[in-house]
Amino acid sequence: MDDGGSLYDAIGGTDGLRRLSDSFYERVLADEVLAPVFATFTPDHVEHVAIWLGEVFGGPARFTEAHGGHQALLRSHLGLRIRDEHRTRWLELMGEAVDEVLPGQPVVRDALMAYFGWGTAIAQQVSQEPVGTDLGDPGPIPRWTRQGLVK
Ligand code: HEM
Repeated sequence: MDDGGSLYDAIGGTDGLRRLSDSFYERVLADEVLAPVFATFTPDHVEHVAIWLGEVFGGPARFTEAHGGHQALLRSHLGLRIRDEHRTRWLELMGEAVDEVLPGQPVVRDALMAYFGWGTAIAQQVSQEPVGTDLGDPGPIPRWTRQGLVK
C-alpha cells in the first residue's frame, strides 16, 4: 500500500523539523501564557525537540541513542504542572508553526496535529508528578505515521 512515506520525509527531515521547532519556540517565548512555563528554556531545546520529533515521525533513532530515550523526555516534564490553558496554547502555537513551515499540506498537518494532541496529553499528565518521580520503564519512543500511533 502506498502510504505516502514517513512524516519525517514529508516534513523535510531534520532540517525541516529544526525549522518547525524554531518557529514554535519563537512563538512560545513571546507568549504571555507559555513563556513563564518555559522559564528554564535554553537554545538546546530547539534541537532536542527536533531530534525527538525526528525519531517519532520515522527518522533516525537519535533521541534513543544520544538523549536518554523515552524516559528522559518524560522526566523533562515532571513537576511542570501543565494546566489545560497551557496545553491549549501549546497546540495553537504549534499549529501556527506547522502552517508557516509546511503550508498547503493538510494531510501532513492533520497527522502532525493528531500526534501533538496525543503527546501533549501525556506531557500534561506526567507534569503533575513531582521532579524525581520514578516513571519505571516507559518502553521505546513511540512512532507516529499518517495512520497514527504504530502499535
Ligand atoms: C507532543 C508534545 C511535546 C513534546 C514532543 C515535547 C518535547 C519536549 C522535549 C524534547 C523537551 C526536552 C528539551 C531539552 O531537553 O532540551 C521538552 C521539555 C520541556 N517541555 Fe515539552 N514537549 C511536549 C509537550 C509539552 C507541553 C504541553 C508543555 C507545556 C505547556 C511542555 C513544556 C516543556 C518545558 C517547560 C520543558 C523544559 C523543561 C526543562 O527545563 O527541562 N512540553 N519538551
